[in-house]
Amino acid sequence: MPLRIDVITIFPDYFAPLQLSLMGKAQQSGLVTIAIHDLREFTSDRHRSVDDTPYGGGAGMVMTPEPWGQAIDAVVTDQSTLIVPTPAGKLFSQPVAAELAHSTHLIFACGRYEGIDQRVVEYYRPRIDVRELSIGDYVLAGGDVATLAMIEASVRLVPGVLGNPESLVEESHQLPGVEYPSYTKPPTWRGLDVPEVLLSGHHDQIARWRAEQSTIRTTHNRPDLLPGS
Ligand SMILES: COc1ccc2nc(C(=O)O)sc2c1
Repeated sequence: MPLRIDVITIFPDYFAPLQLSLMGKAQQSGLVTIAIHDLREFTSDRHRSVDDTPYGGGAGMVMTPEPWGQAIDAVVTDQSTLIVPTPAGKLFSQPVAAELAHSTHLIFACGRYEGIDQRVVEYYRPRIDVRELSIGDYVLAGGDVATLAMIEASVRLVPGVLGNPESLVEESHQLPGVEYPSYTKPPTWRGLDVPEVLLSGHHDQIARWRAEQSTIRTTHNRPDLLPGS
């Protein structure tokens, strides 16, 4: 059963990259099906409007609930997971990507402006799995880029999508922390040599060196990922 993904957005063109490279191949192979829906197709007024002023005042505009209700109703099943990208959401992570990769049906509701009327989440929460997710501690202009990131991170974990599942095995055995640095040919480039141990053929020494480099990098760049932090 392929993973089905429906993306609802006012900027369908944002998702053209999903036809390229690994994501494109995943669709061609039938492992994943991705459909992009223009929210404005689900409006009923002449101006195809999707937003209005916020109750309670404040800057910006809020996306009205009805077009979202119409659009989600058009694709939802009882197997769906509705994902709403929002700066207020739980942090998306590799474990969450792995969960999504094993879902049956994902619906991404890509908000813009100040977000989507909260009643959309409230309406679907008793009916299906609803997840408000953020990709990081910064604020984008909308949910579209966050959705692209979450789709790519999740779909690459769908069994069969990655040509070489070995790379996933390495990832899953990754020590807590960030990856070691990588090198390839030529052995010397602009006077810079590849670390000698990597050319030695001593696999134990290479593994030790890589573990040390991962720890050094994690300590410097992501001390929050160190064990016990
Ligand atoms: C209005 O919709 C938005 C706006 C900003 C934003 N920023 C996100 C993030 O994950 O950083 S998701 C998201 C959704």
